[in-house]
Amino acid sequence: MGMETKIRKWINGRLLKLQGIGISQSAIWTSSRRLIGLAKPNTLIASVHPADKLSLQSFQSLGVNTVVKNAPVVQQSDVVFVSVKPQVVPSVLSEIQPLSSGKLFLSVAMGITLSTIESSLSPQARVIRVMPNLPAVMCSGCSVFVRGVNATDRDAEITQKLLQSVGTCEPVDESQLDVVTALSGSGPAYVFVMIEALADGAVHMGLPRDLAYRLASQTVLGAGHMVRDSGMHPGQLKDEVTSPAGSTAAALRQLELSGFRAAVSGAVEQATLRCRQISGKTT
Ligand SMILES: NC(=O)C1=CN([C@@H]2O[C@H](COP(=O)(O)OP(=O)(O)OC[C@H]3O[C@@H](n4cnc5c(N)ncnc54)[C@H](OP(=O)(O)O)[C@@H]3O)[C@@H](O)[C@H]2O)C=CC1
Ligand SMILES: O=C(O)[C@@H]1CCC=N1
Repeated sequence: MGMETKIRKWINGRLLKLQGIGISQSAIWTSSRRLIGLAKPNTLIASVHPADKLSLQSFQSLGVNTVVKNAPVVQQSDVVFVSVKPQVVPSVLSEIQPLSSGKLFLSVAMGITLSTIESSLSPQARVIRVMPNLPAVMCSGCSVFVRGVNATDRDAEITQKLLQSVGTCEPVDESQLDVVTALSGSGPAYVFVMIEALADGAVHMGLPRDLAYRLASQTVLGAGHMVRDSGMHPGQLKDEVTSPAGSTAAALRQLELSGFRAAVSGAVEQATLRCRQISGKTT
């Protein structure tokens, strides 16, 4: 029996009702690739606003049950994804609090702390905070998780298996979660802007746009792959591309003059501060 089959059997035996609340568009795709790979579609249920026709269609095409209220999702579930916006989390938690005893809640909400979630649910609820990212859609995500006070080893194992089926997943301390959110949670957006800017530059210099996007995206993929797997420092890899008096050196000088490094690291700082603001923390 292969590892994947083992994992499916393991999860199917225990997660017969793996379900979510307010699952967003990104989570729909996630469901199609990972959750449905690990549990039967008809054991999943999602709360979806009736006006959200796209989500409804996506869930239905996958064979996932949909309802318009959150209560039935929690009532019928062992594991509940809380994937509404942080500003909506308090009202959703107070709505489902009476139904939350004995359930495992996986919250992906940015900046909403374990203590806030735990104090808003039954003392018998188990909570894990997760920070995934959008490339989970393509099974190339990276996620981290933090266990709440009641979460068991088995809960952590379930969380890790779910998230690892669409990328990487590792435990972190809650004190690191705002920075992780700013780095890998939001990071795909920074990279998308970079890809768009690379392609815009190439189009400006005469390349067709479709070719420019293909080359820009593959360049980012390849460079990421090298940093992850070569064991070399990114600065060393940069030096390998940069021929004396060549074109890369001219480009890098322009990036430094434009404050590229400061802009990117400042983006991570600002995103972290926004997470802290949502958490109500000052540091
Ligand atoms: N987008 C990303 O890449 C990532 C997002 N996250 C986290 O995921 C969460 C969702 O983000 P995102 O998908 O971008 O946001 P969206 O606004 O796209 O999704 C939130 C969903 O919740 C629904 N919703 C709103 N109110 C309620 C309610 N009371 N009960 C049930 N469902 C409700 C919304 O429906 P409607 O639109 O009809 O109001 C919408 O479908 C956030 O907490 C965010 O921090 C974490 C990591 C990455
Ligand atoms: O922008 C946000 O608030 C969320 C958190 C991480 C990615 N998106």
